[in-house]
Amino acid sequence: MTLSNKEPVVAVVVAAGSGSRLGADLPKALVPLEGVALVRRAVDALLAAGVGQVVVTIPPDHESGFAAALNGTGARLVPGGADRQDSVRLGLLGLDAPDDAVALVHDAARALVPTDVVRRVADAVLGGAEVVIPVVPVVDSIRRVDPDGSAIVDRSLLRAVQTPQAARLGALRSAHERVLADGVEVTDDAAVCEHVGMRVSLVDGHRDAMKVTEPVDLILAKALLAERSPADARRHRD
Ligand SMILES: Nc1ccn([C@@H]2O[C@H](COP(=O)(O)OP(=O)(O)OP(=O)(O)O)[C@@H](O)[C@H]2O)c(=O)n1
Ligand SMILES: C[C@](O)(CO)[C@H](O)COP(=O)(O)O
Repeated sequence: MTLSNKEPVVAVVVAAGSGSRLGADLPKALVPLEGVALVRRAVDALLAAGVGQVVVTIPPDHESGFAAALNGTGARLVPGGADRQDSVRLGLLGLDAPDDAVALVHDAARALVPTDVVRRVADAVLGGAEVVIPVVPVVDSIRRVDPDGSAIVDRSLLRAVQTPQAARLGALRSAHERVLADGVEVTDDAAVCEHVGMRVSLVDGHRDAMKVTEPVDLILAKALLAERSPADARRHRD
């Protein structure tokens, strides 16, 4: 464990999405993976890495389900927004920590994030980086398309972006308020911070921090879990 005890490290777990691409009959964050809700696995990973406070954004009308899933974690539940960006902004407002606390923003859908990734991201901010994101190489060949055709893109220059993403809490809150005021819509917190001129640093992510998005991702997540901990997978098997 390398997270400093002197500087608070806090987190928002965004879990207010419906999971329309997954198509389950309950919010994606509550979908069980070997008997344990995705959001619970995500929160447990952050706590295991040494995060001291967690706020979870939740969708309307599901408070009791989230309270049950997160029972005993100490996570605070706050209503999420209409999109991920707004949920992050609202979650950051729910944190009770000084402006210089290291704030992580993590997708509940990346339930299997390894603790090493969480620590790498937090440690990089503690070490002086402004904004830190975990990334992995792109494995497919990539083409840019436009109405006139398509062109190959050099994939060695590309990285896929994961979470948690981190910055100092005060700076992250200000950046989110600014993109809201400017009417800017982006897909992650790094882009929010770049909008206000902050510099983004990259650290290594991990395959296991994949985002559960479509039904096949649940099958993959189960396989990753079994590889990581066969005993845990057996214990929760339906
Ligand atoms: N209004 C929203 C939308 C998304 N999220 C969260 O942001 C993360 C990443 O979003 P994604 O995986 O796209 O989740 P959904 O928006 O639920 O998925 P879909 O687009 O398939 O509906 C998820 O943990 C999701 O719960 C959120 O907190 N609030
Ligand atoms: C934040 C994120 O997980 C980084 O890859 C991603 O941008 C979320 O995108 P989504 O379309 O809202 O899942």
